[in-house]
Amino acid sequence: MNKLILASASPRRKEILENFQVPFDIIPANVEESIHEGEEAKQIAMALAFEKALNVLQYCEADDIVIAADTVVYKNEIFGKPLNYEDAYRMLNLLQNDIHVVISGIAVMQKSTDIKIVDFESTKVKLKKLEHERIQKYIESGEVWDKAGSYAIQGKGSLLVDWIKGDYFNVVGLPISKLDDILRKYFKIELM
Ligand SMILES: Cc1cn([C@H]2C[C@H](O)[C@@H](COP(=O)(O)OP(=O)(O)OP(=O)(O)O)O2)c(=O)[nH]c1=O
Repeated sequence: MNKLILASASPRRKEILENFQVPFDIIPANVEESIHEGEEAKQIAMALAFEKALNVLQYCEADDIVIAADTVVYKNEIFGKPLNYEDAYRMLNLLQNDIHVVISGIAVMQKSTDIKIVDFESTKVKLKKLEHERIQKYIESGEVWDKAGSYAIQGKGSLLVDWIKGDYFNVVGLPISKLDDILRKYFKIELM
């Protein structure tokens, strides 16, 4: 089987892929994650996932299959990772008591076949109403910093969530079911 390479420094993406019986290596991508004004969330997530995979492809063997993802949160505007305490507070205050979408772009590519697939998955999340003190307490828990939208559904952020509609793993950062579709269709690889 061709070797899978996860182009990611995210421990969550690694953990999700580790649930399956396929061996893979990790090579973190080195790209500038800039968001351009006016672009749609799904376009940004797909463009960044594509750039990450392309960046890592140069370090791979011709038959290796490179997988990259990028996750953004969207509600009227695009929320990436918080820059500081105020930014995290602003995001959580805007997201609380309402529905937003979490969009992950996913890119899968291989040099030898020149296959380059890019797609996205979207999951709706409703956050509970959060009082000022609760937002403060959550930020102080320390888990918000490297998370798009300033929360982690897999951590203490689970307590902030009212409901979700769609793929949970997409919120955590890797749309695993969509990835399986791509691997089966284009590379004849089964995660099952
Ligand atoms: C909304 C949400 C996001 N996140 C994370 C997933 C992503 O790791 C992160 C968004 O940042 P990304 O830029 O998508 O990824 P990353 O920089 O962590 O890793 P890499 O580019 O090396 O692959 O937010 C959670 O872990 N839980 C959540 O509930």
